[in-house]
Amino acid sequence: MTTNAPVLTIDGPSGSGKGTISRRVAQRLGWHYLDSGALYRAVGVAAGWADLDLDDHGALVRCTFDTRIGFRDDAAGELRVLVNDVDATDELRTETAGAAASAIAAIPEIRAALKDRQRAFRQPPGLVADGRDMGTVIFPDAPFKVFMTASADERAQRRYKQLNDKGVSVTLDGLLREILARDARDAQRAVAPLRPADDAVHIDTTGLSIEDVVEQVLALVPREG
Ligand SMILES: Nc1ncnc2c1ncn2[C@@H]1O[C@H](COP(=O)(O)OP(=O)(O)OP(=O)(O)O)[C@@H](O)[C@H]1O
Ligand SMILES: Nc1ccn([C@H]2C[C@H](O)[C@@H](COP(=O)(O)O)O2)c(=O)n1
Repeated sequence: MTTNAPVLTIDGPSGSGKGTISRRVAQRLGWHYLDSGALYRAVGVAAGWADLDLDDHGALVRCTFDTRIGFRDDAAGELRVLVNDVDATDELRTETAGAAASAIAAIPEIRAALKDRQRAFRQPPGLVADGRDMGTVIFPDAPFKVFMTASADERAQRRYKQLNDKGVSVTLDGLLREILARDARDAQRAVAPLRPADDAVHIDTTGLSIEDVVEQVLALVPREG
């Protein structure tokens, strides 16, 4: 059952920082958090485990209905994602899983199948939801909406640092190409393309620290006391 609990939506392209900012803002507000991209990534990973062809839309739609997706915080406060009860968090965060998710996310029946699962996260005292269509399609009545961007170069550099820190070997050029390809696919698809809601506040995070962005977003949500 969904409620009228307040929702803060944060949409934007890959690497703009929406996941990092959303998690911190949700913690500060004491609200729930929805990482909607993780749902698409989870379906992509489950499809990979089942050896499904990304062109076989019927099989992918069945896989979406059959895949159990769960979220939990670990002892360090990091969000872990369970796919069919297996912790698939690390596999989910790879560029391969991101690209598969982006391809799968263009299939209208899959977007429809995930709608109610996303809306079920709207629970008191509130929800911070990040993705591509949170403010336009999933929670169009959300009282607080942000469209978060950063230059493609900065997004590639952030991803480069993130992957390097994890010991993953990548090139900056390769990451920039992947980011631009994913931007184009997410923004050009026919259903629920990446675009700002008309009533979204735009925040360009290029050159801003994470703390600065968190404060800018928190300033949009009036709080008691
Ligand atoms: N304002 C910022 N300044 C510097 N680094 C940032 C900033 N915001 C996020 N980052 C870093 O950039 C990387 C990517 O951020 P994050 O994963 O939150 O982006 P995202 O928009 O959710 O990407 P995706 O859609 O691919 O999941 C992380 O390493 C994060 O720590
Ligand atoms: N609301 C959403 C969330 C995600 N997607 C698609 C498009 C992305 O490229 C891919 C992975 O998302 P990420 O984890 O990078 O936020 O999933 C979407 O279409 N709609």
